[in-house]
Amino acid sequence: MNGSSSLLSVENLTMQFGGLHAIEDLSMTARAGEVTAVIGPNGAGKTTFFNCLTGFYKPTKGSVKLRHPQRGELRLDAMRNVDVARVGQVVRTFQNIRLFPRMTVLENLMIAQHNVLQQASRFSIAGALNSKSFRHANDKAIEQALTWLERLSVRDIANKPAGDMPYGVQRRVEIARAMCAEPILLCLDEPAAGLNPRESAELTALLTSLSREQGIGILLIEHDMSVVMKVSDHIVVLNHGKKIAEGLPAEIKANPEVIGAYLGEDDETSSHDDASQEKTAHA
Ligand SMILES: Nc1ncnc2c1ncn2[C@@H]1O[C@H](COP(=O)(O)OP(=O)(O)OP(=O)(O)O)[C@@H](O)[C@H]1O
Repeated sequence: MNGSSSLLSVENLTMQFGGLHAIEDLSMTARAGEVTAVIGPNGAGKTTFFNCLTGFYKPTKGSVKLRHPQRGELRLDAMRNVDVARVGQVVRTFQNIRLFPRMTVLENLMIAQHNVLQQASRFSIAGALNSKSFRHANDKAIEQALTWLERLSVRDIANKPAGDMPYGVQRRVEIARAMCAEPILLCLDEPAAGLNPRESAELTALLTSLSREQGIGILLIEHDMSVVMKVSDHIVVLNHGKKIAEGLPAEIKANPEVIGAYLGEDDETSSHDDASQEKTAHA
């Protein structure tokens, strides 16, 4: 992978918890307009990696650099998690759904835009009540939310409590909410967990179109190899905190070390996977 055109560059990243190296000397890159998957067995360090690049953990060593199209190079490892999201526009979803269950779907998406709304209100209730700019920002935020709900085929449930929705629908709402924050890098932690095969196939199509059409970079942690092998432009494999392989889906599937550590001889991807849809070249 050519690091010179990278959106994200991770260099020699190490995260230690006492004597445990959850991430050890990891270097990798991810590009805009592409899906980069991070896979590996349970405890390999995937979520720790996301926590390091989104400012939840301060890495023990190494650097995480984002090439922001307007703001230039940002050192994510030195930023607070709120700034990684707000300034860096690096947005993540979590393994467990984190919607506000009693709020409506639309309200959940409005919360994702609270920074813009707070600024428009000049951080005061009086500002929010009296200001034209707040009303304009609020109208824009609603329009943005409805646009993403439409795009994710869930606009009809905008006024329903998020927690009443089926699991697969809540996953879609989470992605719509993340998109409202206008990410340039979207980090998805097991978005296919709990989805049925039809929903997983829809997710695959969605991630491909988000990366291609919006031009955003997507980092994907996922155990469902039927999704990973179809959607990924590039795959990084972790085991015990170390990178053991990276490459195209076809290369990863054939890599003996990856098969031994994670995929297994009876690669279950072949049963779910349509090999003809796999990526065969890295642009
Ligand atoms: N805050 C923490 N304190 C101590 N150890 C931690 C902490 N966070 C993660 N770990 C340890 O780091 C290792 C990597 O965990 P991590 O959750 O990153 O793995 P993972 O690849 O995301 O696993 P899974 O696929 O099960 O989600 C594990 O041994 C875990 O117990």
